[in-house]
Amino acid sequence: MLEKKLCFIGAGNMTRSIASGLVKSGYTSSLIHATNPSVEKLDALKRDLNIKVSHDNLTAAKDADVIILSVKPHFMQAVCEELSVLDLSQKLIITIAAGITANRYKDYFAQEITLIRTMPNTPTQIGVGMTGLFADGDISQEQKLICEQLMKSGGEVLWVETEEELNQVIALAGSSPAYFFLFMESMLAAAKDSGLDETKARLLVQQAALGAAQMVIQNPELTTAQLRENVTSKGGTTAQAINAFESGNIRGLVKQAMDDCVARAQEMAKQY
Ligand SMILES: NC(=O)C1=CN([C@@H]2O[C@H](COP(=O)(O)OP(=O)(O)OC[C@H]3O[C@@H](n4cnc5c(N)ncnc54)[C@H](O)[C@@H]3O)[C@@H](O)[C@H]2O)C=CC1
Ligand SMILES: O=C(O)[C@@H]1CCC=N1
Repeated sequence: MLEKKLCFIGAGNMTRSIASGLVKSGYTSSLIHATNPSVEKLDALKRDLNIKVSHDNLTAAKDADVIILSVKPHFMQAVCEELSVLDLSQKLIITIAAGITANRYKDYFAQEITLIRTMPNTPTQIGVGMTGLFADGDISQEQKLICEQLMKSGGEVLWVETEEELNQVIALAGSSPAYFFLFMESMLAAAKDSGLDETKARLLVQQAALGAAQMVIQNPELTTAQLRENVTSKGGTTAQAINAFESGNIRGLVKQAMDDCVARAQEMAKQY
């Protein structure tokens, strides 16, 4: 891997996920710097990953080859404006924020920047993440490779051609771990209502979820509909369960949720 000096601005959930993936895959931890206002998150990162930490965004960014903007969208403008006093011409800027468009970053920094927008997800932390990548404008193959390699340490990557497509990545992968957690959460609540021991229920649910995902991955020639039908015996138990989901319009609900997710990203693009 091309090892560059990295600086994560914001040391929350996603910085932890991405930095963990990097360190686990052998990236030199002393080349990774994370900044944050609160000391607790920095102490935990230092302890767990042995990376450099500080409160000083400007010094950390000045020293880095690659700046990874990892704050919540409503803090992004302030962070970019703070960093805009630096000469950023030789730096690669990667953002992981949802919604904010490449053009907005250009406004915030008020100088020429080399920017790649990315959309990772939390499973990046354990090496099974999914990250969408969008290169804004004229970006060299080397810079694309640097970004791709960084994100690949956390799982799969997929380049997209437009920022609209990146919004689809949010709905399908960035936000979607939460949909699957909600589904499992609902199954566990139902099991609890039925009086099943929580530890037993969690083992059953997590292994079924893992197995279902692996079945999809390992049978690329089968549609997900076919895989579902293979479980569903005519007149059997699964048919009853699926019938309950279909009667509750699960497909319409999922479509609504994903449309709302994209709509929120589009709204954020106007808001920030
Ligand atoms: N959580 C997720 O599953 C995903 C989040 N994202 C994006 O990642 C970004 C970060 O999200 P999380 O890590 O979940 O948020 P988080 O809230 O866990 O972490 C952000 C951190 O930035 C710090 N921060 C705020 N202002 C700062 C400043 N001026 N300088 C330095 N640090 C500052 C906060 O104290 C916080 O610790 C967001 O923009 C979000 O859209 C993208 C993909 C998935
Ligand atoms: O909820 C959010 O806005 C972020 C983006 C994708 C996952 N979390």
